[in-house]
Amino acid sequence: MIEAAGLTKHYGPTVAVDDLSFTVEAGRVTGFLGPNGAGKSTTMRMILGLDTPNKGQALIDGKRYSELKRPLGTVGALLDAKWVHPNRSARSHLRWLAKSNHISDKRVDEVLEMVGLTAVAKRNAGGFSLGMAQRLGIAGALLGDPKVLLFDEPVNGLDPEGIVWIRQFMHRLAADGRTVLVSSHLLSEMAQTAHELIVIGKGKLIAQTSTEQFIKDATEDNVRVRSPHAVKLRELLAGSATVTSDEVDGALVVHGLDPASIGDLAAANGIVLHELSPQRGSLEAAFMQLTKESVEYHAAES
Ligand SMILES: Nc1ncnc2c1ncn2[C@@H]1O[C@H](COP(=O)(O)OP(=O)(O)OP(=O)(O)O)[C@@H](O)[C@H]1O
Repeated sequence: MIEAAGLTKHYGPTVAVDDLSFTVEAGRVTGFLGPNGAGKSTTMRMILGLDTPNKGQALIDGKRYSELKRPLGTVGALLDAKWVHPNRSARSHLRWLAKSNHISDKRVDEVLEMVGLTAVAKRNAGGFSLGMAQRLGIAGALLGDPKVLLFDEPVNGLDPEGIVWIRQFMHRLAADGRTVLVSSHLLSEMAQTAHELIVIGKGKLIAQTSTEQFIKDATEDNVRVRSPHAVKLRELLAGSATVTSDEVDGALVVHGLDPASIGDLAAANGIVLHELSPQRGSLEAAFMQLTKESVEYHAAES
């Protein structure tokens, strides 16, 4: 479990993280979301003891990072996949990390296997693709078999296969009972990966909620209906105070009634339907709306 309480970090006049409090539970993947510059990396660095907060604290299983007896055995992190000596092989990079933490070579081979790098373990990491480098970084994070894992933008620059692999891997780690915190600025990706979301903007907490609830709150469902008797159908729908309909591109867009009820109403009144399709609001649009005030750099309106 990770607990942040009142975390605050200033860099000169910039307030990177502003009185931020949240909890990250074990057994689930928690997405850490926010636009560029929102303070995600700074928060992760403070959790890992790489940056000192001006105020507040971050605890991992009840302790500050500096108080952990076996840091690598408690928390693993992937912050920068390219943080590896280019002329070292994947295996020797991990062995070097393992040695300084009293971890066996056997464990190095285990984590290489877990991330699917056994066949290329002797190749120089400098020649690795971004996807392979991300896998190597994840292997490093897993060396000490930690219960808590932090990944900073792990799917950045990956191809679709790499993204699916990381997503499934995170789910397995959470299913093992680990605490998994993953940062991203892409809501659509996180919506598929995370069970829980922590959303920040300009260093402040905007929301902490389950992904399911976030989607429910952020998107409005409606139903598109096409019918040669649209006028009559619209009159019938207007009979209910909770239902509204608009005409968009020659179709009716109905709010407040599910497709089955619309179909029943039409059938009961002998109305022919040519289309009856549920529509989902765009999650990405909802996220942009939510974080609009917090975006550091806006493109000029054209
Ligand atoms: N070492 C530093 N010195 C000065 N300012 C910094 C430093 N690190 C971060 N910042 C500033 O703090 C703010 C938060 O940055 P941070 O990298 O934590 O955001 P982020 O959410 O991880 O963004 P991104 O998605 O772009 O990586 C930004 O305004 C950034 O410019």
